[in-house]
Amino acid sequence: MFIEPRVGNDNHAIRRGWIEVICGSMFSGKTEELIRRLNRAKIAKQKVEIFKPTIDKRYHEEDVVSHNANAIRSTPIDFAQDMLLLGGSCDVVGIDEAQFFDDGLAEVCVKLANSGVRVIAAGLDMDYLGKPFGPMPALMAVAEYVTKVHAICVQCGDIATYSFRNSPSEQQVLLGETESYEARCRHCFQEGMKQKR
Ligand SMILES: Nc1ncnc2c1ncn2[C@@H]1O[C@H](COP(=O)(O)OP(=O)(O)O)[C@@H](O)[C@H]1O
Ligand SMILES: Cc1cn([C@H]2C[C@H](O)[C@@H](COP(=O)(O)O)O2)c(=O)[nH]c1=O
Ligand SMILES: [Zn+2]
Repeated sequence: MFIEPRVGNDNHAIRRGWIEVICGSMFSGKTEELIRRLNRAKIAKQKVEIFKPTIDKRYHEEDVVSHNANAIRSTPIDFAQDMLLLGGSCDVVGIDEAQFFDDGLAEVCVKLANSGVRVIAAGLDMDYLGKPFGPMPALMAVAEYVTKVHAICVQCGDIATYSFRNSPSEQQVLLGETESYEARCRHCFQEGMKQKR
């Protein structure tokens, strides 16, 4: 999906960039899907670079790791701008935990795509309050392809689109996994929020 380069009259690949966003709640398979697409690009012998925000060191300093332990080597960076220098010569740039990047992320991805890079960014579309998270809405607006993946609600087994926080913290950024968060459907998320009040 998506990776076949277009071929011009002289049979050479035309280098055209675009932006793909993979979004959803926690545990919805964003990282798995990102790794799957990046591995396919690697099989196609494309030059791939993967970035994640330095803040996310839950499993590993450098690897991007999914909840079911799939992993791919990445470069932790502090600012979205750093991708221009490090990713400009790549065929494909992958970004995990995109929600933690600064507001410059969408502009950086547009610059990369305009220069011929395929950009694939995975991130939470909503925070623990169900509000849009960081640079994700702006990024989704400029993307050619947006894929929303779904987890399973741990309360009722329905499709989950929310990340419910089982902790009193009210900071937007709180790194964690199942000890602090549950994937929940709209109904069970609302019920949980009512009980918190
Ligand atoms: N509630 C859940 N719904 C779906 N998958 C879950 C759930 N809890 C744990 N998982 C596991 O998480 C994996 C997805 O992990 P990952 O790709 O890291 O998700 P994300 O990056 O969206 O948080 C699934 O394949 C499954 O093994
Ligand atoms: C909802 C929410 C999540 N976080 C943190 C928790 C995790 O460390 C990451 C999300 O990781 P995943 O790969 O999507 O499972 O984000 C947060 O800081 N604030 C939130 O509101
Ligand atoms: Zn539910």
